[in-house]
Amino acid sequence: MSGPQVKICGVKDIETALAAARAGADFLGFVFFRKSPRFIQPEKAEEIILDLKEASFEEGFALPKLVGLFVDAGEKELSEAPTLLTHFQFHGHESAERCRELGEEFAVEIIKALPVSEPDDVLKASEFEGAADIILFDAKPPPGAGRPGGHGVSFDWSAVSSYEGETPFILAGGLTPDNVADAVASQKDHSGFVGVDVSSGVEDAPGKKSPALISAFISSAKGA
Ligand SMILES: O=C(O)c1ccccc1NCC(=O)[C@H](O)[C@H](O)COP(=O)(O)O
Repeated sequence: MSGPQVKICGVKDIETALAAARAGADFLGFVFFRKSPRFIQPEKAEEIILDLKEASFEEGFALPKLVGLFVDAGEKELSEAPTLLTHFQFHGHESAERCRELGEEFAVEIIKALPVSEPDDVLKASEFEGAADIILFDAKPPPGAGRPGGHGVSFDWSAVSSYEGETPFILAGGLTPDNVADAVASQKDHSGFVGVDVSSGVEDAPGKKSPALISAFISSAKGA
């Protein structure tokens, strides 16, 4: 299956990890932010990753890239993360310099999330050229929200057309199996577009992923 890369965010159990990987997910995200309904203890994430790795050898599916999500995390929290993570995704106030330093220190690629509601918001991405490997353009959280992502709210995808940076980007925020093909089509002429990310849109309830919705989302995204 080709097409854009797909990131399934908020994995909390092996069933979800297996469903996503078998359906062709390119990235799996583990949320290490305690106030999230998708929070997972690092030790549990490590267990899932090891089981998934074993299944990938046995069944022959590709092991997705493994992403840890953090919000202004300190050194201790980052060092407790599973060692097999390939990416750190930052949703807080991490500066470009800190992204660069942490990428080198932990030998991971960096995804920097930037909240967007209007075209000017994407200009902030220029600060992260050479510091982040991927930019994740996400919807701004609703006023008063207790966490920076995973709210199932969308933004006007055309806002991203003003992005002219070199760093590839992933589109996120309110994507679902029903709208992801339109989201992908909206970016098809943008050379920086590499993928889509989803959390709420493949859940039956906050933090409860649906294997059927994950499969439908990946088919729609990659078939678009
Ligand atoms: O999902 C969370 O609970 C979360 C908590 C803290 C920081 C980031 C979080 N999610 C970030 C993501 O990458 C989501 O997939 C992204 O915001 C899109 O979410 P959704 O609109 O629910 O698909």
